Amino acid sequence: MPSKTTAFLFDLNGTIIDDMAFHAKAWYHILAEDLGADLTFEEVKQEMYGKNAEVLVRIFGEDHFEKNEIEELSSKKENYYQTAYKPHLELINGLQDFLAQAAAANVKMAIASAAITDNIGFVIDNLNIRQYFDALVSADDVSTSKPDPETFLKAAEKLNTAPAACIVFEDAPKGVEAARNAGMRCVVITTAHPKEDFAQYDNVIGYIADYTDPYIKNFFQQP
Ligand SMILES: O=P(O)(O)OC[C@H]1O[C@@H](O)[C@H](O)[C@@H](O)[C@@H]1O
Repeated sequence: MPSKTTAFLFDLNGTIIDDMAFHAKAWYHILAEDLGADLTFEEVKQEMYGKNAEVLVRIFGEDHFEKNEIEELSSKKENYYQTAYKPHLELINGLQDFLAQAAAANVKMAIASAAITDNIGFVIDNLNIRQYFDALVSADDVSTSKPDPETFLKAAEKLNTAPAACIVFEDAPKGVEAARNAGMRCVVITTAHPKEDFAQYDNVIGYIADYTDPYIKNFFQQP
């Protein structure tokens, strides 16, 4: 285990489940097809980080929507996403064993995500992994989402663990940036972005394709 590690903070989308393509399709449906934003599919992929309200404000500007319209658009997007992704819902390879090993080693664990609370429940209850997590932090618990450090700092606080003792698992550059802003090391899972997209971040301690990777399996080997 990397030195002084006592907690793992998991991002959700792209890190617990390989679902970022489904978020991209749901966002493209809302932004370009329903709302007529002049964005390509690739541009939508670049913009879809942070909370749903932050995505909408980034694209349409501060005063474009009323608060209730933002909430409606956000639930419409999650409805598209959950309906399309549900038949494919599965943990990333090796994660079930990794969570069990971490729990047996007394590593505290949290989910720290830009997703709404309902999406976190959709994943961890359908996949029966809620019992592994001592804390959950969603979009609904923070005022500003990733790349702001609030999501990860709140998760560390809930686990009563110092940022330097946390390892974040992330798949998105903006998530790695949030971890860096929180003073945390990061393992990158390359489900949605290649290694090159993280070159600028000095808090990355390793890259994995999934949770069978020897790099993290070795975390639990005795020295
Ligand atoms: O922080 P996480 O778990 O990767 O979640 C990120 C995604 O969460 C989704 O709910 C948002 O709609 C996406 O725009 C965002 O990219």
